[in-house]
Amino acid sequence: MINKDLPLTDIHRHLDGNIRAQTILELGRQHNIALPASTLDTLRPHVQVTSLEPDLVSFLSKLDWGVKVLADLDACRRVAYENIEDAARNGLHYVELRFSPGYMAMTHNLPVAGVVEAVIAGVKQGCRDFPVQANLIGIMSRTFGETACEQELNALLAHRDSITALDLAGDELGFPGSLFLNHFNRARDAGWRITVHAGEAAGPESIWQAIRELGAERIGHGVKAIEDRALMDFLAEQRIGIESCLTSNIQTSTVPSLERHPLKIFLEHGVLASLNTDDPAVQGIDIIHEYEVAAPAAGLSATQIRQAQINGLEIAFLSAQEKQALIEKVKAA
Ligand SMILES: O=c1[nH]cnc2c1ncn2[C@@H]1O[C@H](CO)[C@@H](O)[C@H]1O
Ligand SMILES: [Zn+2]
Repeated sequence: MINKDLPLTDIHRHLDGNIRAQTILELGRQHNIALPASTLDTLRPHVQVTSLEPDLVSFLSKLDWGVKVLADLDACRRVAYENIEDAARNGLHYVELRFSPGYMAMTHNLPVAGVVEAVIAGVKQGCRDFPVQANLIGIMSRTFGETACEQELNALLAHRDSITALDLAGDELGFPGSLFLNHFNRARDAGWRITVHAGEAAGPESIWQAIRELGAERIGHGVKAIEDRALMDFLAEQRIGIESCLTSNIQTSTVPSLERHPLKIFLEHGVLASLNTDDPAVQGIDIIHEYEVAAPAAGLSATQIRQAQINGLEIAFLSAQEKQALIEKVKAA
């Protein structure tokens, strides 16, 4: 159950994993891009997970059609704007949208810094038109290697004041965090907050590495922390937030079933774990589903769901004053 007296946040949501199927169709037509299907119903299996994927990398290929239709910067601006519209429709008060500018730029050779600029513009316009607050997290897609990630980082740094944090996503097994020490040194020098996808495909050592070597203050997924008691203690003591994405972890076959998901144990252990979506359009879910269906199926009590909702704001990349302002706004509504 969503607690209506508390701000509702989604702090792990990929903007480029949340492109509407209808928009993929329209952009495909507009730019004469051959799509695998020409109606919404027939396109859906190509752009949405319809059954379990065998692993993370197979799951990630479902995002590809969304970025293949980004033929110009206006398309990037459009999908960013629609992300804000969708967040508001879902009743989110605050959303952290993350995106990989190099991945978005790749198919049509768009200028990477131009993609960053277009996404910022779309989000800003969205926040003027809809009642939702947003921050942007830059992603480096590790799947394409260190040099490509450096290009993404440079493009993001060109707009550093409009970006709140840096993340590393993609193929965790093929491209370990140890390849990206320099990148994260530069991000911390820029004053950015740090969150890293870790302990999703790889084990607890990947989470330790993200915290100790990359400076992660939050961890995306972090499901494998459950295998390391010392790490669980460390996460709780150091107040390192976990961005849980329940349905995503089932669809990537990271966790065999919701009943076996470790989120409940994280919360019992005092870890600041929160409920989030990941790639809602690709997954065919929204934040409401995660609270109303997935969280109860993962065994969370009403009190634990409330705690997860509190944690989402607690670990958000906002100042204490901004968090307080959100709490008061929701109370007054
Ligand atoms: O669940 C996930 N785990 C790891 N990487 C992901 C996940 N969802 C999306 N991306 C990755 O994030 C970038 C786009 O924002 C892409 O690199 C995509 O593969
Ligand atoms: Zn993610």
